[in-house]
This record gives sequence, C-alpha cells and structure tokens, in this order.
Amino acid sequence: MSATILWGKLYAEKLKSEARAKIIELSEKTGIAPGLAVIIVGGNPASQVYVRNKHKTCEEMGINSQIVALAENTGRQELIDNIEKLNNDKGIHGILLQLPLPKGLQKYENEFLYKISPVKDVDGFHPINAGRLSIGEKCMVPCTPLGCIKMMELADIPIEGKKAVIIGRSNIVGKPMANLLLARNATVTVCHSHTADLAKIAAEADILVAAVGRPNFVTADMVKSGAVVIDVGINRIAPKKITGDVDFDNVKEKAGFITPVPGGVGLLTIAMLMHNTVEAAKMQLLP
Ligand SMILES: NC(=O)C1=CN([C@@H]2O[C@H](COP(=O)(O)OP(=O)(O)OC[C@H]3O[C@@H](n4cnc5c(N)ncnc54)[C@H](OP(=O)(O)O)[C@@H]3O)[C@@H](O)[C@H]2O)C=CC1
Ligand SMILES: Nc1nc(=O)c2c([nH]1)NC[C@@H]1CN(c3ccc(C(=O)N[C@@H](CCC(=O)O)C(=O)O)cc3)C=[N+]21
Repeated sequence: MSATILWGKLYAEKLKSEARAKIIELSEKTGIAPGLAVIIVGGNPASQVYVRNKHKTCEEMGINSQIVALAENTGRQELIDNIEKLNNDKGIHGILLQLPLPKGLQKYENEFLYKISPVKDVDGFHPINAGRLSIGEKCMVPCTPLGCIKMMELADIPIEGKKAVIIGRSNIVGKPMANLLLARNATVTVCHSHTADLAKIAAEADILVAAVGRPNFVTADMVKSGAVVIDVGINRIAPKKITGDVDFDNVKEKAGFITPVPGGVGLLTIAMLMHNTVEAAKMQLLP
C-alpha cells in the first residue's frame, strides 16, 4: 500500500493562521506588530530565495520584516555591530542570521550566532536556547525540527513509545530533533557518518527522520513497512530542481507516511519562524 503523503502546505497554513490570530491579539493589547530582522551576507542565490520567501510570508502575516543585506566582503566586526544594533532595536523582536555565511566569515559563525540576544533568537541556535531545550525548559526551538513535530502532531501521528531514528546530528536539525522526540517519550537513536550498520538501524524505526544532505540516501530497504518518514533534506540537483534525502518514489510504496520535497517540511520551517517571532514578541512585550 502506498504511504499517506504529508503535504506541508496544509499544515503550514494551519500553523500560520494560529500565529496570525496571536498577532491580532498582541496588537489589540499593545498596539505593536512583531518585527523580524533577517541578516543576509553576500549573494548566495539559494539564501536570497529563502530570505525573499520569509519576507513575503511576514508581509502576509502582519509581521514587520526588515532585511539587512550586507556585502560579501563584510568584516567580522561590521557583522557584530549589525547584530548588536538589532539587539537594541525595540521594534525588532526576532533576529535570524541566514546561513551559510560567505567563506571568510564561516570560522566566526558561532561567535555571531551567540551574539544574538537569546530572547530574539528565533532560530533557537543560541546555547541558552539549545541548553534549555535539552533540559526540557521553555525556549526558542529551531524552526525545522519544531515544524516536523507540529506536522506529526497535527496529523495525529503518535510519538510516545515509538522508536525514532534520526540520520544527521547537526545543531540545527538532528540534535534538536532528538531532544524534541525524547521530550515526547520516543526512544531515540541518532545516526551520523560514523554509524555502523546504519541501514539496519534505520529499518527498525517507527519514525525515520532524514537530515543528511544527500539525494536518495534513504532507500526502501532502509525503511520499515508502515514507518513515518520525514525528509528534511534540501538538495539542489539542477538550477531550479530540489530533492530531499529520501528515494521518494520507492519509499512511498513501503512507508505509512512520507513528506515530499519540495512541498514538505520546508514550508513548516517558515511557518515556525513566524510562530517563533510571535512568541518572541509576546515575551518581550507582555508582562
Ligand atoms: N527543510 C528545511 O527547512 C531545512 C533543510 N535543511 C537540509 O537538511 C539537510 C541537513 O542539514 P544540516 O543538518 O544543516 O546538515 P549538516 O551538513 O550540518 O549535517 C549533516 C549530517 O548528516 C550526517 N551525514 C553526512 N553524510 C552521512 C553519511 N554518509 N552517513 C551518515 N550520516 C551522514 C553528518 O554526519 P557527521 O556529523 O558525522 O558529519 C551530519 O551529522 C541538508 O540537506 C539541508 O539543506 C536544513 C535546514 C532546514
Ligand atoms: N539561520 C538560518 N535559519 C534557517 O532556518 C535556515 C538557514 N539559516 N539557512 C538555510 C536553511 C534552509 N531553510 C529552508 C527554509 C525554507 C524552505 C522551503 O520553503 N522549502 C520549500 C521550497 C523550496 C524551493 O522550492 O526552493 C519546500 O521545501 O517546498 C527550505 C529550507 C532554512 N534554513
């Protein structure tokens, strides 16, 4: 039997309308709309598309969006100054530094991310937020893993007691995903490039999350019959064509649920950015 396809658009629309209701409530209480600043350094074409999409979504939502576009050759201190200016800007409640940074700045990436005020850290990348997530306290949660969880919850997919396997251990996707699933009482295994018998481990998963960055990494033999397969990967295989980490056509014949790429969790990432921006604004504006 063929898997149920989890279309991101449906869930993203629902989550955005929830955020929209909170924006209206906030503006009735305070007269203030949430403000999101996205810093983009250099001209990475994929990043430009994402930043434009984020801006468009903010406009639809009634969030004030500010794009801070800095030159490819921006210096370390200049970027820090820009972050600090936004930290001190009362109209800005969320700050996102678009990754990847240009080559010359990559070695300072963590320094920049850690300069973003934790209350404005809508990506949830600051160690305060990562730490709070790992000990189960309220915090800003990274948008992509949060979107995956919200999608499963809205689709009534049970998590408690399930075997979850995550392929990928980045601070942005894999690790926060592991913490979120653990907090919902899944039994979690995290695989990476040194994992032995990865295919065998994956094939035991009730919930399989692929966040690797390699097209067709997850093949049908690695998937348990009826499993939930969440494909986080975004791989550009032609100038205008993206694909995920999962061999979609074959895996969909075996899985119980599967997310497509494009049209899957990527759309939830943007919806969760809106959610986090509203939550950040509420934290900063309401007593
Ligand atoms: N849909 C969305 O909204 C988003 C999508 N993405 C996409 O998700 C994917 C992952 O992103 P991100 O986590 O940032 O990527 P990273 O490159 O930071 O991490 C990739 C992970 O995959 C592991 N890995 C790589 N090759 C193998 C292999 N052969 N076998 C097992 N594990 C392997 C790495 O292991 P090791 O740690 O050992 O190196 C690493 O943990 C990318 O395609 C990215 O574009 C990312 C963010 C948002
Ligand atoms: N500081 C930071 N935070 C991020 O959250 C962040 C980042 N940097 N750098 C890049 C990655 C990637 N990412 C995506 C956002 C939206 C889609 C998305 O909307 N995808 C759609 C359309 C994709 C398309 O057609 O290009 C889809 O999958 O259907 C995908 C990926 C956020 N990231």
